[in-house]
Amino acid sequence: MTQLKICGLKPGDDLTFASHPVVTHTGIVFAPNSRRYVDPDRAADLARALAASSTVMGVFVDTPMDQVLDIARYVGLGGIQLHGKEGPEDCARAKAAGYEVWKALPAPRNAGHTAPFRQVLSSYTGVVDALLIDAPPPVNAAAGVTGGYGQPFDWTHLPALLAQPTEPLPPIWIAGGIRPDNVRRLFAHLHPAGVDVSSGVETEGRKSPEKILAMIEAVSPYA
Ligand SMILES: O=C(O)c1ccccc1N[C@@H]1O[C@H](COP(=O)(O)O)[C@@H](O)[C@H]1O
Repeated sequence: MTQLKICGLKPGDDLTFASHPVVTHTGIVFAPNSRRYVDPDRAADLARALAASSTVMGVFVDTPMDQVLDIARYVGLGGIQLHGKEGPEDCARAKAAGYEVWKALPAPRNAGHTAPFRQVLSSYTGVVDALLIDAPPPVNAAAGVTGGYGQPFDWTHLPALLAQPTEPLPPIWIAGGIRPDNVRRLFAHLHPAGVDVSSGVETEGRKSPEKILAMIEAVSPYA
């Protein structure tokens, strides 16, 4: 059963997709350097419109936790998605405040780093609601850009990474350059708890209702 999150929504986007049952989560970005950043006042209106049918996640990168929780409360977020250097203690604090909590971690570039990466994943067991394995930053990433690169990573290592017979992991979501035309290839390697998409459902920097619909259709047989 794979769920779908559509992230990087902005005021003015067509939100009709959000009532589709496959779309369980939506996201608003609060990383100041992101071209998808939405200020909390405008985000509050957006979150109100989305919250009827999805869990609205706020995406943060190394924002002090007091500020994350203030924004989450003000905007009316349902969840907090942490993409920076936040560790299990930060996640536990967000969880204790009553939010669904996801920790995003960049996939190892090298298959040989699978075992240490799995140990990092395990350190969040019992702390977060989901782990989001995202693409590592591209070598040519623009200065200050901290996520939403639109580039997939090598999915072939995922089965080995997630099949080790040690302690159970939180539900695993996958992000990073997932598009309507490549998501089935991801499913050939892994049926994750969910897929989180942003760049892959955009045209010229704005969410595309056609691409979102194509993504919903691609994920629906696995949902
Ligand atoms: O979307 C952003 O601008 C962003 C900024 C900072 C951290 C995370 C961000 N987005 C998240 O990154 C992944 C992958 O996105 P993409 O599909 O490759 O564009 C996803 O979880 C977004 O929510």
